[in-house]
Formats: sequence, structure tokens, C-alpha cells
Amino acid sequence: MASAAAATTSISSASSLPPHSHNKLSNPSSSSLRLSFSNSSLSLSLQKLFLSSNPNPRSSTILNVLKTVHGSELLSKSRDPDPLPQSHKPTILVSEKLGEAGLHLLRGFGNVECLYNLSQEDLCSKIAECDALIVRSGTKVTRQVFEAAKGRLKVVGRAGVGIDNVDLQAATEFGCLVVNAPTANTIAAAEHGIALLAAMARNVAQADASMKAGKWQRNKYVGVSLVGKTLAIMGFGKVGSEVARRAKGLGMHVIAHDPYAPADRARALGVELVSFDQAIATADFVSLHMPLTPTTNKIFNDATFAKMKKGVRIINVARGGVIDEDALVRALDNGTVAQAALDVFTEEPPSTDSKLVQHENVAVTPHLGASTKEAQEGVAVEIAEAVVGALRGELSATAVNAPMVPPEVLSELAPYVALAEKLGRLAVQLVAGGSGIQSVKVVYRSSRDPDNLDTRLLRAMITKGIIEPISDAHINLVNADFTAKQKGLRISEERVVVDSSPENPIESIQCGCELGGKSLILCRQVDQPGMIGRVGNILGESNVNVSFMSVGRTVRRTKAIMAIGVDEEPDKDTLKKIGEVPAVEEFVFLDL
Ligand SMILES: NC(=O)C1=CN([C@@H]2O[C@H](COP(=O)(O)OP(=O)(O)OC[C@H]3O[C@@H](n4cnc5c(N)ncnc54)[C@H](O)[C@@H]3O)[C@@H](O)[C@H]2O)C=CC1
Ligand SMILES: O=C(O)C(=O)COP(=O)(O)O
Repeated sequence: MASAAAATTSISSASSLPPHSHNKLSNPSSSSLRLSFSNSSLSLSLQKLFLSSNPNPRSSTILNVLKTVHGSELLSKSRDPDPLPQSHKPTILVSEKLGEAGLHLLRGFGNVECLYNLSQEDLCSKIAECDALIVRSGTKVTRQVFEAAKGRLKVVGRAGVGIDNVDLQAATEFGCLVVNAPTANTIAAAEHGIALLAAMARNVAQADASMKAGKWQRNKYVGVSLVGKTLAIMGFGKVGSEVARRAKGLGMHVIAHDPYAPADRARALGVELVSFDQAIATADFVSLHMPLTPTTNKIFNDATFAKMKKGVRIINVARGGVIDEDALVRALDNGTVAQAALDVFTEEPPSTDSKLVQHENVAVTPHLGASTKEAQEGVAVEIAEAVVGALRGELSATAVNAPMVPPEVLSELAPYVALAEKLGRLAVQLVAGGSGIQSVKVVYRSSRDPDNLDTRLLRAMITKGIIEPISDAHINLVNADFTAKQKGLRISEERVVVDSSPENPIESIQCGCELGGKSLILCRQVDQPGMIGRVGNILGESNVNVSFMSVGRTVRRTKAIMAIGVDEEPDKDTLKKIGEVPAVEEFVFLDL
């Protein structure tokens, strides 16, 4: 835990002091409920209560958070922050070959089991004993795997980039974090792309096979030059950019298509960003570097091959699934595509009689893009660190299904993170007695330009705080949003620019909870025995049914507040009797 800087939270009504409040204080307009945070503990100190009997049924109560310094266990299953008995180390299953440096790191933290080539059935029966699973591209982590884990699996680490072999939706629903290792194999994949490009242009693979078959076919294997040719990079991310940089060095004219890539990054490399159709229509070589997603699935098909320049050459070190392989065979047969160099396939390994693999104008490698010694050691360490961090409950910068926050944003927001969760938790418990919230509005006040304020993490933490007290499921950062949506809870955000020190990324956070169909008596009183009974009796005598009650205090025998949910509105006499209880300083009836 980081050392504590005191922080203040204030609670106030969304509306101005209403005419129906019952206030025994001299200066009602300045009243507020103050909560202070110190280290990870939350203490509540009532100063003045500022309450409203708002005729508007959608009145909201707002918690304002200023700053604090906190550490936090962000990803632990927080009902049980340390679900493993202290004596037991976590079990980490490694289902594909991983570099030794990564294994060493993992062994220093948990019990590591390396079991390669497991069938789905064996994986499903093993997974219930595991806290973490580390895979590469060869293991299918399906919904059945998450179901079979029975809630124990906390993290799946993908030792590489592509996570198309992991069912992310299922992982999220089961609250299982998925992390990957997005940077360590970039250069290896880019170099393999360039190797395939050059080898294809000069028929290296085919000529090699021919010579080994005893032939000397100099005329058959005349190639094409790269210099001056146009290369279209499809997917201008990490690998695509590195391929572009290298291709420029070979004297190629490089264009790229990527709907999400910033133009200035392309410009800096001397690459022109163009539309999909423009890229494929003008390129002599097309190199694929986009992820496999529902949008990119078979994006290269009969229709797209037909738009390509006759005699185009295709390189794929991304994913086999982005190409309709039958369509590629047709395009190779009719000469639309002159050659293809493929590292990846829809089914891996492809069948030995695959027409594509056997095609004389196709060169293939068995998914070797990331397979250099350097990349494999790097990936292993990158994923081991991410998995160990996740098992410790830390936030991961490479989380795939939880808010991914760049390290610099993470360090800047760290003081607010734990507090944001407490804010949500407090809002739901204090305001709604644990239920009945329909929507939540979070307002961030900051001197920053709203586009410069990454609030995904804070939003997720607030959601976790709100959902956990009203859900039976284990809630963590991964499934908080999903569970909120399932409960029909709407969460909206607003960023307000204020004039404050630019050093602080956030001046305040407000969390407003809108309730539906609730009636509430909020009461501030001297903390003394019998208060719950006295107020309860008054309500009981008037046949007013209590739906929930929560009490908080700051200093023993000094000040307390009480929130009482009621099924029906108490009449004036009943409210008067509550006001006449000597220890009650202020109270209000809210029809929300
Ligand atoms: N063959 C191998 O061993 C390896 C394969 N890969 C594959 O390469 C892919 C790219 O890796 P990185 O560059 O590290 O990922 P990245 O995330 O840095 O780049 C992917 C780029 O594709 C873009 N993109 C998304 N949808 C697109 C679309 N419809 N059209 C065009 N562009 C689109 C994204 O905006 C992004 O810029 C990975 O998803 C993985 O599948 C990565 C490493 C090794
Ligand atoms: O990182 C990627 O996306 C890859 O395709 C590498 O896959 P691999 O880890 O070699 O099975």
C-alpha cells in the first residue's frame, strides 16, 4: 500500500436544499457529509447534513471525491482478496513451449506445470486445479475451458500477440483476465514477413526443392525485383510498421491501409495511408498484418482478389483466417494472384493434402513468425511478468479484456484508483441501501482537455464498487461492466473542464446514483443506544414498513447517520414524531 495522503469525500444532494427538509441546524445551506480516507481505511465523519426531499422521482445523491493516495488489489476476486490458502502457491499451467527465462520467473512465484499437446478434454479436466494458464497460438481456450475452471482460473496469458484462440467473451463473463505479450515478437514477425517477401520474389523455396530433387532449373525460377514496386501493408500496427520500415530500405514504394492508424505515424515513415480498395488495386505485393476478428475474417475473398492487380503477390504472417483459402486457390489458378507466401493457416496444422499448401506458386512456413530465440525469450518474460502481476492482483498494462491503461496513465491515476472503487461502493450502500439503482452518472472535473483524460480504469473501478455489494457473483475489473449491463444498470460519464492545477489529472469525481421507486428517510443524530429502535417503533406504530436500514458514524457516542428505506410515505405526524426524538438533529424524507 502506498502511504496515505488524507483525502476528503463529500456527499451532497443533487438539488438545492428543498423546502421539506427538517433541519435543526442553524446553517443548513453549508451542510455536508464528509468522509475521509486514510491509507486503505474509510472513516466517515458527519459534519452537517444537506438533504433533500426532492419531489423529482429521479433525484440523485452525489459523492464528490478529491484526491488520495492508495494501493489496491485491482484484479483479485475481491469478496475473497486472497482466495488461496497462504500455504499454497498458485498453480500455473503452461500448455505450449515457453522460453526458459519466463519459466524461471514463474517458478519463483508458483507451481509451474508444463503439459504440452493436451486434448480439449484433458485441458478441461486439468484447468480446475489451475490459477493461471499460459498458451501460445496452438491452444484453444474455449468457453468450455472457462466453465470447467469452476471459477478458479484467474488469468490466461497469451505468450504472443494474437488472442483469436481465446474466447474473450467467455473469459470476461467468468471474470478471468486475459493478458498478452504484445511487443516482444514484433521484430521477429516483421523479419519473417520480409524473409517471405524476398524468398517469394526469387522463388527460393521452390528452387531449393527443385535442386534437392536433382534438377537445375535456372530458366524456370527467374524472379521479380522488389525495388520500385508498390507494397501495400494491410494493418499498419506494430508488425506492419516494422515491415514498412524494412521494405522502404529495399527501395519499395510503401502504402498502407488501416482504419485506425494515425496518419502522422505513417507520414513519419514515408508511408501513405490509403483506402482498402486503393491499396489492393495498386499494389504489386500485399502484406497482411491485421488481427483476426469478426470484421477481418475472410476479408480477402473472391470479390477482393478480383479487385487486385493481375499478378499480385501476397504475404500472410498475420492469421490464416483473414483469407478465404479456397478463394485464394482459385485466384492462384486463374493467375490473378501470381504467388503467395504463407506462415499462417485457417486450420493449424493444415491438412497434408491442402491444395493451398501444395500449390506450386505458394511457399509456406509452419507459423514461424514469432519463432526466433530472441523473440521467444522476450515473449516468455513479458507474459510471465504479466501473469505474476495479475495473480498478485495488480493491474496489467497488457490486459486484453479489462481496461488497458498505458503505464504513464496508470502511475498518474494510481492515487484515484482505490478511492474510485470505494466511491462506487459507498454510493450504492449509503444511497440505495444496496439495491434499486437504475443508472449512475460519473462526472470528472479536471483542467485537462477531455480527450486527454483516460478514465476507463476509474470507470471500471467505480462500476466494480457499485456492482459488488448488489451482486452474488464475484466481481472484478474484468466482469464489472458486463455484470452491470446484465443488471440493466446504465453508467454514463461526463468530463467537465475546470480551472485547476494541471499537475493533478483530476480535481474531483462525482458519482451520482439514480434510483427508481424508492422512499428513504435520512437522519443525522447523536450516536447513542436505542436510536434504531426508537425510530423503528415510530414507523411501526404508523404501519410504515422498513425495507432496509443502514447506520454509519464517525466518533463513538458522537455523531451518526441513518438511512431507512420505507415502503410507504410516513404521514406528517409520524415525521414530526421522528423529529421530536431528542438525539435527532436533522432528518428528511426522500421520495426517489
Ligand atoms: N505469424 C506470427 O507468428 C505472428 C503473427 N502475428 C499476427 O500479426 C497481427 C498483428 O500484430 P501486431 O502488429 O503486433 O498488432 P497491432 O495491434 O500492433 O496491429 C494490428 C493493426 O491492424 C489494424 N487493423 C484492425 N482491423 C483492421 C482492418 N480491418 N483493416 C486493416 N487494419 C486493421 C489495427 O488498427 C492495428 O493497427 C497479430 O494480430 C497476430 O495475429 C503477430 C506476431 C507473430
Ligand atoms: O504472437 C502471435 O500472434 C503469433 O502468431 C505467434 O504465435 P506463436 O506464439 O508462435 O504460436
